[in-house]
Order: sequence, then structure tokens, then C-alpha cells
Amino acid sequence: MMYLVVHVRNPTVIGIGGFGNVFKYEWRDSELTVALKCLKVNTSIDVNIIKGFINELKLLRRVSKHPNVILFYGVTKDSNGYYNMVLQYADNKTLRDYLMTNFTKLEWADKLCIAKEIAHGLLFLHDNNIIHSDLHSKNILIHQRQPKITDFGLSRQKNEITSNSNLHGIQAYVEPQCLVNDKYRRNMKSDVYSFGVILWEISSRRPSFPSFESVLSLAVYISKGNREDPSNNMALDNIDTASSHNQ
Ligand SMILES: Nc1ncnc2c1ncn2[C@@H]1O[C@H](COP(=O)(O)OP(=O)(O)OP(=O)(O)O)[C@@H](O)[C@H]1O
Repeated sequence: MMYLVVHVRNPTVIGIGGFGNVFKYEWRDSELTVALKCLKVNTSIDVNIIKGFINELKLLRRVSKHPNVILFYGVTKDSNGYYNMVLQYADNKTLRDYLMTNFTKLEWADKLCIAKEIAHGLLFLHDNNIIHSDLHSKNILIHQRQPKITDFGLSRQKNEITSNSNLHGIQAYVEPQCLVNDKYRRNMKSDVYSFGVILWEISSRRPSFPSFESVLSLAVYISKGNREDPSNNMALDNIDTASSHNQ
């Protein structure tokens, strides 16, 4: 693991993570723009959080060589004594933001390209025996128009999964089996389900089931077999048309 000593001065806050802010930082020594993801917890008390952070570092170190997975440079400690992950800075926010802002400019070829690249990133994780477990449009960042899978906090190596962990994740992206069966363990197919919901979002622009405010009511709705309506989704018509052309 690379441990970097970086004298971080005046970083800009670009996001709020579960355990602290995410900063953009121009690292002048190496002319590199990086994102610093801060773990703002009391390291002597929050042992499980530390384990999650270390887990994320270990996984990132293994898989961050792929163009569709965020690059991981190392770890640093800031002047307040908090650990920070040093990551590649993604210049176009999350896939969700990107679709909201750029949808009208995107051609079908662009959308298919984004979808294909996410699939490549996910395949790479699975080939390395890693289940992401929390794949959704906010955990995919866009850098120079390329999607990068990120946020491995909940990911596990396949053989490390010992208990089910079905309650986490953005509900609409969670494989419905996790909602109806609390013994069900997330697996690679769960990631593929989440990827399917992301495809729906790429083609329709909007996140799945946006009108549900309560996580619980959405979970009940999905577990009853309800899904987003393909008829509202122009993309499926287009894809049908495209595939019939290819036959
Ligand atoms: N490498 C990066 N480059 C640019 N922006 C980033 C990067 N990493 C995170 N961000 C920004 O910071 C926000 C929060 O980051 P992130 O989702 O990784 O935090 P988190 O702790 O995992 O949050 P949560 O657990 O709630 O998903 C992201 O939505 C994104 O806007």
C-alpha cells in the first residue's frame, strides 16, 4: 500500500461522503488533480468503519488498473490527523448528474458506449472475484466522458461474504431477492441486476422510481414484483428497433 505524505493546503470540498467530505486537490508536486476522500471518524472507537475503509483500500489496490474503475493512488493523513484516500479526480461528477446535465446532447452511440464501459468495469471486478454490492448511478463517476466505478466500501471478495447484508444500497438498484429473503446473500448476479437498473436510467435519463420518498414503501412495492414501466422508456423502443435492424 502506498502511503503518501501530501501537504494539503486549501482543498475544495466537492462532495459529502458517508464518513466525511470529499475534496478536490491540485497536487502541484506532480501536477495531478486528485480527490481526497476523508475518513472523519475516531479511529480508536469506530472499529467497523475502519475495517470498511481498509477493505475498500485493499480492493481498490487490486482493481484500480482498469480504465473503468477509479484510479487509487494511496492514502494520506491530513493536518487534523484524519486518513484520506487519494483517488483519481473525476471531472464530470456522478453518472446521475452527468445524465441530468447532458442527456439531450448524448447520442444513442454515446449512451451505448457508457453502458458498455460500465459493463467492462463490472466484468473486471467479477473476474477478480469482487462483488461490488452497491452499484448505482451515484457510484459511477464520469471522467473525460468515461465511466469509472467507485465506492467499494461495501464490496467484498466473493469468498469473504459470510453473512447477508441486504439492507444497504439505494433501494431501486437492489436485487429484489435481497428484499424478500433476508437469508439471501448478494452475489455477482445482484450486481448484474443493479447494472440493469443503471441501463434503464441511461436510456431514460431519470433514476428509477424517483417518486418514492420512503425506502421501506419502495422496498415493499418492488418486492411485490413491480418494476419500472418499459413503455415510458423510449430507449427500449429504440433498442428493439435497433436489434430488429441487426437481424
Ligand atoms: N474521485 C472523485 N472525483 C470527483 N468527485 C468525487 C470523487 N469521489 C467522490 N466524489 C464526489 O463526492 C461525492 C461523495 O463521494 P462518495 O459517494 O464516494 O462518498 P461515500 O462516503 O461513499 O458516500 P455514500 O456512502 O453516502 O455513498 C460523490 O457523489 C461525488 O460527487
